[in-house]
Amino acid sequence: MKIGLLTSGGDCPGLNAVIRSAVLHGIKSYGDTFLGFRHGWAGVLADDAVSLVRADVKGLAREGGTILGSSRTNPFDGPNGGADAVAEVLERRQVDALVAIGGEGTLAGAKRLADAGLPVIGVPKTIDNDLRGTDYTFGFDTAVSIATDAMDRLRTTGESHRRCMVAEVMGRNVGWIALHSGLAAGAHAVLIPEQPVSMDQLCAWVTEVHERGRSPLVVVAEGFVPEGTETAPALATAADGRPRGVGEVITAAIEERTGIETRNTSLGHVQRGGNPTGFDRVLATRFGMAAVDLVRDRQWGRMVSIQGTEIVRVDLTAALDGLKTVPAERWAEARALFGR
Ligand SMILES: Nc1ncnc2c1ncn2[C@@H]1O[C@H](COP(=O)(O)OP(=O)(O)OP(=O)(O)O)[C@@H](O)[C@H]1O
Ligand SMILES: O=P(O)(O)OC[C@H]1O[C@](O)(CO)[C@@H](O)[C@@H]1O
Ligand SMILES: [Mg+2]
Repeated sequence: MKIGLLTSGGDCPGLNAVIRSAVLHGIKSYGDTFLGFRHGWAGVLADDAVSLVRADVKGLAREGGTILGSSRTNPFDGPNGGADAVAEVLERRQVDALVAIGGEGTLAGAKRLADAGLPVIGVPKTIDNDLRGTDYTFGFDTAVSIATDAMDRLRTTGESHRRCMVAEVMGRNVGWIALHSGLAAGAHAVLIPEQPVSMDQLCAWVTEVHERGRSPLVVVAEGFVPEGTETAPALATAADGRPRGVGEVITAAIEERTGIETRNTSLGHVQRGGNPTGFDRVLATRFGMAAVDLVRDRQWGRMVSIQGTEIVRVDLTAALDGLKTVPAERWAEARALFGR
């Protein structure tokens, strides 16, 4: 078969490992050929694609980013958009199946195309780990490792100066990265979009920790909204809908209310760059191979997923029924260790 691949949405470590394993497995096991569409759905709409042979994927499992490039293009938008236009490109290129590797937005587009009768399957990805229908997405473990390492470093400088250190991590809708990296780094408070926490409560935790001679570490997800504010007027909410600046807002408030010297570090895109961890390489490699098997079985409208330790197949709708948020009990478990 001739299989098209695309990567779409925010990039994440592990995308290249999916491309590599899909190409290797397809070529070695089934004699498939591969075409990579460049920059997500944009490459499909513009018919911008490159053929992928074995040499193109050499050593890719350890490389961050995506050799195909990514974008947040909607395949239904614009004069070249829509299911008919996509079908025309696939036909012209003699592509038998399209593998869309992306988050919930990308997979929503894939689902619509599959519903229109196109041979499309999905591979779930996102550092946010907010996709339903799969226990984990690759990229998350790498982001947590990077954030944890950064927090370990913040703690040593924080302790030297008896400062409160604030670390802002990604997660505009969900707090998985904040929760896991905060737990791993022994944070004294973790603030996530799912759980309201008042400034009074936060400052009480910070003061208690400081009073027992420690340097408080506060982890905040970029999408956290301080209680009592709606979309937090002081925060710059960018045109792309991604909230920015909550770390600075929290830092200023802590310093003003507690008198404890406080510093903010926003980790930003560092969390999405560089080499994937071993866990993410393995998950992405298994997903890529399973995606080729899904194509083989003509499972259009479905995606690969990990449940426990098994790679399984689920309908794309499983990933599209709202985001996988942090359950209240997971946050309560972490909260027991905050403050004094
Ligand atoms: N229902 C939909 N149908 C078609 N396209 C969609 C739909 N919803 C979103 N998209 C398109 O998919 C693009 C990618 O979605 P988004 O930007 O959320 O990234 P993603 O694939 O979810 O990955 P991540 O959120 O992890 O960066 C969106 O920018 C939008 O253009
Ligand atoms: O790279 P961009 O477009 O600024 O998007 C950043 C967003 O993408 C993600 O990294 C992945 O969805 C989010 O954690 C973050 O809010
Ligand atoms: Mg998304």
